[in-house]
Amino acid sequence: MSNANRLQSLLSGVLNKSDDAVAIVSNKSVLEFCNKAMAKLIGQPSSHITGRTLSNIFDPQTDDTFDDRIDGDELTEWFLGLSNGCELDYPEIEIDTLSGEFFRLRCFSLQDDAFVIYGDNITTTKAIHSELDHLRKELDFITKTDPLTGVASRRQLSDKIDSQIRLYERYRTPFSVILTDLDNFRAINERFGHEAGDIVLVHVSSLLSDMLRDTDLIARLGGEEFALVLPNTGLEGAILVAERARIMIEQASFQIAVGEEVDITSSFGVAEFGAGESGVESIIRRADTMLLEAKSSGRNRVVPNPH
Ligand SMILES: Nc1nc2c(ncn2[C@@H]2O[C@H](COP(=O)(O)OP(=O)(O)OP(=O)(O)O)[C@@H](O)[C@H]2O)c(=O)[nH]1
Repeated sequence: MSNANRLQSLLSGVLNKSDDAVAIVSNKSVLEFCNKAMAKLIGQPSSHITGRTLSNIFDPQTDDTFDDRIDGDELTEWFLGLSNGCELDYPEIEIDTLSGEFFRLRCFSLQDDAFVIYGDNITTTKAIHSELDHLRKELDFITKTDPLTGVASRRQLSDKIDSQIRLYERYRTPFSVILTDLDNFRAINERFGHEAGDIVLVHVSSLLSDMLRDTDLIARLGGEEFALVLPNTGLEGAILVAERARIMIEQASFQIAVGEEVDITSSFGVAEFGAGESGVESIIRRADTMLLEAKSSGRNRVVPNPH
């Protein structure tokens, strides 16, 4: 065997071991070489396609095209576009095969009389990206949701108030925040146990969620304290909502075990975002001051921050 032949056989041996797909095409558009991965991608044995032109291999009328093995329309179009040679800015495409592999195909000129079609096997990269995407969504859900009640977390509350502040600054769209804290909740935990307390928290948050508009937000601030954000609502409207919520909680019975029910009330502090105010914490602080006042003046009441 001549040195050149030996080298050629070694090179094709190496290329056949590769997971990337490689083909060499002459400037007459004849497939001169294709490794095993490329043959698999095309869906035919390399012996069957080497020596044929791309337009012949990818003739959509030919019944030995690969449509039954991969969704070949896009691939056929791409290869047929190459029949006139590889242009400098020929677009890359990403395709997936029925065996679950992903390739990014591109072509580049090798010499004046040939070009290479290279298919990077990006299956592992894709799998990592998809796993990362999944984890990112999960993390996003975890950071934005209170695990016990499923309502928004403090983080989502901040985002919501932040976007309401931006609307206020641009269009002067009013919005209000209500803070509510269940009264004497410690007594429920102490008398019936922490699990019973959890049941009450879940029930209260679902009552409040059902009562609010889709555009409102309910968040759990921690413990037995919740925040409600009411877009497009001034102080008077927010007082009405808080009063409705107060009565609803006061009138509800919370079943904590079979045949065992408890009654509970809640106190409310209300504040409307105002001119000259800035920052998420400021309106929460004002509503919280009103909530403390509701607690210290006897509980089960709504105290608004005057304009
Ligand atoms: N079950 C349950 N209890 C919680 C949770 N987080 C905080 N708590 C309890 O909530 C109670 C809060 O007690 P306090 O801060 O004294 O408030 P309170 O008893 O509601 O009294 P006032 O707010 O003044 O009416 C404590 O017993 C906490 O242990 C929770 O996730 N689940």
